[in-house]
Amino acid sequence: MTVLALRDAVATYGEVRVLGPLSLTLAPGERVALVGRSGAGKSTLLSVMYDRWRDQGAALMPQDLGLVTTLSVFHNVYMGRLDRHPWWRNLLTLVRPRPADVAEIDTLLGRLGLADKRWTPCGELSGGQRQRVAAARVIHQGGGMLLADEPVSALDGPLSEVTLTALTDAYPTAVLAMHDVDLALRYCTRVIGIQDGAIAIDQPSQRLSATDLLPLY
Ligand SMILES: Nc1ncnc2c1ncn2[C@@H]1O[C@H](COP(=O)(O)OP(=O)(O)OP(=O)(O)O)[C@@H](O)[C@H]1O
Repeated sequence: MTVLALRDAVATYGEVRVLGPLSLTLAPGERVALVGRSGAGKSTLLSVMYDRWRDQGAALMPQDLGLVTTLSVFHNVYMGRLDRHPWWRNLLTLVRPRPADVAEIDTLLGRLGLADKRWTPCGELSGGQRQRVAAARVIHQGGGMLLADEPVSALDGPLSEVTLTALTDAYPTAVLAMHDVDLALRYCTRVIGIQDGAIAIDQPSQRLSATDLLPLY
């Protein structure tokens, strides 16, 4: 991955501009936390990044997760790689998953504490379990960089740490919208604070404390 750049990016809904003009660059290996109050523009910025960078290998874990509730955990995770396989293989997997795919996905599910949920329809899972399925799917997908919108908002304590560690191991380059400022400072190398659709803070995490981010809220 080379350095990625946004220049004077803007986003509007109807006549209303909610983001920008905003410029930033992202270097390989950077893990960026997007922080700011609700409605500041974090999700909008992530979707602008995804539009610009999906052809360069960006993978998205959206806030609404985008799971198919009638399909099993296994099949939702498998979907991360749908476009890598021929249609007939994907169709066959619906009825008879390949043992190699099951074994690979089982390893991921075990890491995320979902080993016993492999064949459970996602519609029967808790919010935190669904969030971990979406994390497993985007890890299975793979790519040059991760864009994740509140990837651990439904998880607490150890599970949020396990999930963030799995995501950042799989994607050394990432932009994560986070509402937990302490986690953001611990897991990310850089913090971008968004206020009213503009960048209000852009600093290495090691130069910031949680108190420095309070004015954003
Ligand atoms: N579909 C939409 N139509 C109109 N306005 C929208 C739409 N989606 C978002 N907005 C507006 O854009 C602004 C930025 O929203 P955005 O979802 O990017 O904020 P956010 O920082 O991600 O918030 P949160 O932390 O609550 O997810 C808000 O003022 C919001 O009301």
